[in-house]
Amino acid sequence: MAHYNNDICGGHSLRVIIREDPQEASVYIADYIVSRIKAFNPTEAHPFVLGLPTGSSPEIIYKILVQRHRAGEISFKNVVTFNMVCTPSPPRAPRHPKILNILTTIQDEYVGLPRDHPESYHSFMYKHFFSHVDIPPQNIHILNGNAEDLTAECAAFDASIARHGGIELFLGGVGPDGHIAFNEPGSSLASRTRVKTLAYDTILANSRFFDNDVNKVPRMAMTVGIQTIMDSREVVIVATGAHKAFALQKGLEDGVNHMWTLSALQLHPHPLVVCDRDATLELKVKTVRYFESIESAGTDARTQGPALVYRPRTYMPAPIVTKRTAAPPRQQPTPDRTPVKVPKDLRINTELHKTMEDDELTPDSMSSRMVDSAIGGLDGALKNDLIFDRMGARMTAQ
Ligand SMILES: N[C@@H]1[C@@H](O)[C@H](O)[C@@H](COP(=O)(O)O)O[C@@H]1O
Repeated sequence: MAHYNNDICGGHSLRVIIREDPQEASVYIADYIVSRIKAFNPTEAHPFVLGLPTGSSPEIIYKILVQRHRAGEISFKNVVTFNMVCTPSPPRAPRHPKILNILTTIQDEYVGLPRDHPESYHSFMYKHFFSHVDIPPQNIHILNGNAEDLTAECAAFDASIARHGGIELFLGGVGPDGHIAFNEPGSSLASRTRVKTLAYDTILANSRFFDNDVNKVPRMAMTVGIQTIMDSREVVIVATGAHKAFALQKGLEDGVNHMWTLSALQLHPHPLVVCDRDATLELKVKTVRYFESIESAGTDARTQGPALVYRPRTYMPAPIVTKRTAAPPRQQPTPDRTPVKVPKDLRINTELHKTMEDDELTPDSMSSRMVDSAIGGLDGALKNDLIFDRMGARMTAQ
């Protein structure tokens, strides 16, 4: 069995991995990321640069990554992160009273969030991930929505990515309207980090985090651009739930189109979409079969290499049926019934599929490790207020 380590081999094309539920899809992605970091063998001088998302889909992924870290399987010491999005603070009041009048109205709509707001992206990332792993605070990059000059802040963010040698792996989610990061329908496919006005669909989707009140949802966000994502050496997208099915269909089966910015990944050399069964509901059966057959054929490094290097599989994907025969009586799979011709390395580790223990993740004191606190005062909020899973508990199916 060939092992694929540092290089992404297996052709330049989009790969889709389908798992039964969000838990399984998240385990796949978390192990994939662990595998990629290990294979890269990062050092302080040559860190692994990881792009990270917010949203509810990545929450399980972060939880599994934290578990892997606690089990001593992965360190984030030499990982540098860049977050995709941030919500800017309200615009500053202009001096001229007439303009002030006009903009006061606009300000009411463009509600920004302070950094220590429980739903800010700073809070989200520290609560779900950064506070639980050994990443040095200076390796974390989140756009500063309080910056005096937001345009300059966006440009500095892109410059910082470039200084770090570009992003190795960009993990992202997808909105029900097919957006990636906050690149809403109609975004330029050549865009870089900038301030964007959110689409109504996104405001509606995110209102679940704001007492289901659309008026409380910020109207603007800072976001990496499509081109920023395209410049990453690899992009991994998580899409779970039936409410993502239409976005996936448009993004994977239709042409490249700025109205469904996920579709831009069709032009990327190494995109990987990991979804659950529900998210495939709008795809053609032929499309689903095609991607499943690529995985079971074991010919693609991204779907068959690194994740398996990290953890050998312990059971087999269902063999492809080549001719119709009467269905055999259903039997429980056991190790002795595993077909002998399949290499051992291709088996899935059932350990990965067991339900995660719902252990509480208590953040440590991040500030004690911080040289120049970028989250000033957030640690206190994390300890007293931000109990893990509170956001999840407030989520309703869309
Ligand atoms: N900016 C974020 C995206 O990065 C995220 O992918 C999307 C989907 O979020 P969820 O995973 O909660 O459905 O939501 C927001 O719009």
